[in-house]
Amino acid sequence: MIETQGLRKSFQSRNRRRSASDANTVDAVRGIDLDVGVGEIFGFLGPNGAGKTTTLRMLATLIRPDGGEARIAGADLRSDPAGVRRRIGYVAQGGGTADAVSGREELVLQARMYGTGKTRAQQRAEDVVKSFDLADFADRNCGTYSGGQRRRVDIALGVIHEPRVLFLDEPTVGLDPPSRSQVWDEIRRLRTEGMTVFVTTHYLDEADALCDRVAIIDHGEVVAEGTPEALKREIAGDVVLVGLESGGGAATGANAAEALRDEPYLHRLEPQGEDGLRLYVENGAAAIPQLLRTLEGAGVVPATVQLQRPSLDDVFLARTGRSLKQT
Ligand SMILES: Nc1ncnc2c1ncn2[C@@H]1O[C@H](COP(=O)(O)OP(=O)(O)OP(=O)(O)O)[C@@H](O)[C@H]1O
Repeated sequence: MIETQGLRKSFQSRNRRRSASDANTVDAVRGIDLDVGVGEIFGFLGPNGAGKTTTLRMLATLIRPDGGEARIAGADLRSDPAGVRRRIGYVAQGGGTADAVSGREELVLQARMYGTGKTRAQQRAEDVVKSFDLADFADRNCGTYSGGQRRRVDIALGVIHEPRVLFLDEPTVGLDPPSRSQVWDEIRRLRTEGMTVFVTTHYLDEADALCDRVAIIDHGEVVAEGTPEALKREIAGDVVLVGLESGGGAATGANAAEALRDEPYLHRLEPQGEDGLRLYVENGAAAIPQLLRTLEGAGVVPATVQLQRPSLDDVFLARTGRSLKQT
């Protein structure tokens, strides 16, 4: 449904304090290959500035790629951008509702912008108000909505013309947990209706729970792609988080790391701030008693020890050497 080969985009950013010729090139997207199937929820994950929005804006025909190819729902991005626009919905990070207009008015207006006649546009707005459960507030001005209500109207606007593919840029950013889960329920419902949803997010736990497949992007390149399960399986074994007494500072962390470094069960060790260590081990249950003995021998008493299954953040860390949570 979405296929890209070598998609790329650079920006010239000019330093205002210097001369006009003193421009820097930012390679925002450096050759991205994607293949998203019909009816998938595809998650596009990555830290700030990784190139997610730029990719999305290229696919939504809002900016022209510098190179590469893409086909969306059978339409070619370069030769048939109008065909792409007809087949897709796009919901930008900030949404597009105006304060002084009701959600229903926005929906009718949006349907009319796609060339739908007045009566049909009103009917379509009513259908969407029902399916997205917006009736309680659809006739009030958008300026009075909660963040979650506004987001649901934004997504409803994105699907008013019944697109085959929906692009959502960080749809749950800034929402409280109940509103987030409501937005994700809407996205799941769209999938059951056969829509393909391409969604960018920072929230790894959400992506893990809800996306059929994810691509992790860093510095404009895809560094990992697959189902969340398959990606996590690549990280063999368990993760043990060791919290050290706060106040012990870097010295304690360094002592603990030094003591554990050569333990035979340890695959990898990452410091977590000054007061913690993240250990990748073969078998967590077997490793914990051994590592406690080793730490005791080095005079380090852990404040907490937790056993975890690998997360998508561990996948990111393994591919890039950085934690997505710390970027
Ligand atoms: N119009 C522009 N001019 C110059 N640089 C740009 C422009 N748009 C984006 N960039 C740069 O391109 C890179 C990728 O930006 P992009 O917005 O795609 O990242 P992102 O992954 O969506 O980040 P975020 O999660 O913060 O939204 C960043 O370094 C950004 O500063």
